[in-house]
Amino acid sequence: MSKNLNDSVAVLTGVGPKKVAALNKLGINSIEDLLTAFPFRYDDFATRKLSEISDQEKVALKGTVATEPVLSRFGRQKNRLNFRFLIDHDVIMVSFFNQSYLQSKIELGKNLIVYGKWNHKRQSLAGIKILSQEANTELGGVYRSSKDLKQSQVKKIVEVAYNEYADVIVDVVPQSIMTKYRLLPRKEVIREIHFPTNQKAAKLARRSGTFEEFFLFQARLQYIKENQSINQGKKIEYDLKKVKNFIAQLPFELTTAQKKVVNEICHDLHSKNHMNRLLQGDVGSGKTIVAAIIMYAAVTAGVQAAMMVPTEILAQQHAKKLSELFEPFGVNVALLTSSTVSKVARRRELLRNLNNGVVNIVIGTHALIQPDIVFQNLGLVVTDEQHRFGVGQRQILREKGSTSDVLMMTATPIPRTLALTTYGEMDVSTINELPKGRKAIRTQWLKDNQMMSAFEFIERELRNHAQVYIVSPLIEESEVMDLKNAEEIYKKTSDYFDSRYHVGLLHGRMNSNEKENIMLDFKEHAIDILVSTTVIEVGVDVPNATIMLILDADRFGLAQLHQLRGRVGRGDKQSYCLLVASPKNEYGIARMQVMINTNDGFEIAQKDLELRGQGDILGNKQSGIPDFKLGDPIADLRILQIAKEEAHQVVSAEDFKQKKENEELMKYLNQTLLENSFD
Ligand SMILES: Nc1ncnc2c1ncn2[C@@H]1O[C@H](COP(=O)(O)OP(=O)(O)OP(=O)(O)O)[C@@H](O)[C@H]1O
Repeated sequence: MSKNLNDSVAVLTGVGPKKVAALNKLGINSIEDLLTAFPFRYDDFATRKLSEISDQEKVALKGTVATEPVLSRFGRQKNRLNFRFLIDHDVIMVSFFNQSYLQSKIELGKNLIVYGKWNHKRQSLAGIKILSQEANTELGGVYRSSKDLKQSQVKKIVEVAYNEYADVIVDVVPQSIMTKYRLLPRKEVIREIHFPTNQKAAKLARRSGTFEEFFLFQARLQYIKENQSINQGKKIEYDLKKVKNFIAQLPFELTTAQKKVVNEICHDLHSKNHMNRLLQGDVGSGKTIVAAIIMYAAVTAGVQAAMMVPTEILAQQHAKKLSELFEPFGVNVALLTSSTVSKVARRRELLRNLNNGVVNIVIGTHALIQPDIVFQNLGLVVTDEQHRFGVGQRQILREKGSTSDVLMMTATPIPRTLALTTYGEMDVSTINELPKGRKAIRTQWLKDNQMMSAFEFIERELRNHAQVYIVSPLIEESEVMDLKNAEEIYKKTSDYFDSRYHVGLLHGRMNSNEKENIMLDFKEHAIDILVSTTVIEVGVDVPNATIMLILDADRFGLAQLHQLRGRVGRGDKQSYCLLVASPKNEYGIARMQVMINTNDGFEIAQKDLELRGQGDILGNKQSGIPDFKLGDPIADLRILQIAKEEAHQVVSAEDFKQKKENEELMKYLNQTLLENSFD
C-alpha cells in the first residue's frame, strides 16, 4: 500500500502497541500528527567558553576528564558521579545525579562534551547528559513527553517517521505563493524544525511553517464561506414598512452604530445567501434591541425566529422585554427553558405552538435544542454570548431550520487582531458606540480592609435612590462554597444596612421561579441591594442600578470583571464600580490597574491577552481562538494578515478548482471539510 501521512503511527519501525498508546495519549495518532508535533524549545548544544557563560545557564562544555570519576551513593536509590574536568587551563567539577550508568563513558584523559547547568559560585556543572563528539546539530529540540514516553524516545520516533515518510511530504501551498514569499518546501521545513542545522535555519523554517499554517487555516475558512453562500440560504423578504414603523415607536432613537448594523444584517436577510454574522458590541451598547428588530423583520417575512441565551435569568429577562415590545405588533413570544420543559402540559402546548407556527419568536436556553422541538418554519437563529455554547449546540439549533440565517452576538470582544483569525468565516458587525447620555463608569480599587468605607459610600448613594449589586467572590472549584460565601455576605450586608434598606440574595441554586421573582423585585426597586454570585454576569439589564461592588475581584478574569461592571452604567446616571481586592502578585495588581484605566472592552481584551499570554487564554476557553502549532497570532500578526489575503485571493478566484497548482490544496480542503472539523 502506498504511504500516506494519514497512516497510523503504528506502522513505524520500532513502534509497538505500548508506544502507540503513549503517543495517542499525547494527541498523536497519525504520521502527520507526529511530524507536526514540533519541539516547543531548543537546547543549545553549541560548545561555549567558560568566560562567556552565566550562572544557572544550561551550556555545553568541551574538555578533558582530569580525574577518575567517583561514585557516591546516598539514601536507598540516590547516587552522584563526580569528576574534575579540564577546560583549556581551568579545572571545574562536574556532577551527575542518579546517572551512574555514565561511569563507563568517563575515562581519565578522554575528551568529552558535557551538557549541564552551570553554577558560577561553585565553579561546577550539574551534568544533564554527555553529547556525542560528532553531534553536528547545535540545537536539540525539546518535545512534549510523558511518563510513558521520554524525550529521547519521542525524538527517536520522530526521526524514524521522517526517514520513512520524507518522500511523501508534499507542498500544499500553491507554488506561485511559495515563490512569492520565498517559502521553504514543506519537507525541508519539517526537517529543519525537528533537526535544525543551526539557529538561523530553524528560524527560517519556522517562518515558512507559520505562513503555511496560517494560509491553510484561512483557506479553510474561506472555502467554507464560499460553499455556504453558494449552497444554502433563502431570501427572507421582510416588510420594510413594518420594520421602520417598529423602529419608530421605540422609546429611544437608535445610535448611528445600531442603525448601521441593522442595515448590514437586514441586507443579509434579504440576500439569498446564507447569513453567518457575528454582532459584537461592548457591554450595554444595545445589542438586544438590534436582535429584536431583526427577529421582527423575520417575522414580517412569515418565518419564525429563535434566540438562544446562556442563562435562565437572561432568557426570562429577554422574553419579558420582547413580549412587551412586540405586544402591540401582534407578535407571539414564548419562553422555553428547562423549567418550562419540566411542566408537561405547558411544554406540550408550547411545542404544538412552535410546530403549528402560533409562536413567532421563542427565547430560551439550551433547552431549545431538545430533539422533540420542531419548528414550523424557522428562518433565523440568534445566539447571545455565543462563546458559551459549544459549536455542536449552535449547529443543532441551526439545523432545526435547514437554511436558517444565523446571527451570533457577543459582548466579550476579541481583540481586533484576533477577530480575523477566529471569525474569518463570519461576517462581523460591530457596535462601536454607546447610547447617548451615558456617563463613563468610575472604577475604584479598594483593599480588603476598606470594606467599611465602601459600605459608607454605598449608603450615601442609597439615600439618593441608587440600587446596588454586590458580587460575592467566585469559588470555581466548589458550587457549595460559592453559595456559602454569597450567604455570608448577604448576612453581613443585611446586618450593616439593618432595616434601612432591602437586601436580596440571588444565586445559581435557586429554582427559576425564585430567580425570576428576585430579579423582578430588583427591577421594580423593591430590593435596594442585590447580593449575588456571578449568575448576574451576562446581560442583566436594570438601568437604575448604579453601583457594582465586586469582592475579591482578583479572583475574576478581566473579561468577566468587565461583564460584571457592565451591569451598571446602563442609564443616564453616574455609575460606580468598586473592586475590593488585595492581589498577591504583580499580575493581580496589573489587572486591577487595567480595570481602573479603561472602560473599553476591546482594550481590556487586548490587555488581557498581553497579561496572560496566549497559552492561558486558550486554556481558559473564554474565546474560540484556534490553537496553532507554530504560529502565534499576536507575535506573527503580519504573517497572519498576509496569509489571509493570499488565501482569500486563491480560494475566491474563478479558476480556483481548475488550476493545476491548486490540486494539493483542493485535496486538503475537501478532506478537512469531510472531517467537519469546523462549524
Ligand atoms: N439607542 C439607544 N438609546 C438609549 N438607550 C438604549 C439604546 N439602545 C439600547 N438602549 C438601552 O440600553 C440598555 C442596554 O441595552 P442592551 O441590553 O441591549 O445592551 P447589550 O448590548 O445587550 O448589553 P450586554 O452585552 O451588557 O447585555 C437597555 O436598557 C436598552 O434599553
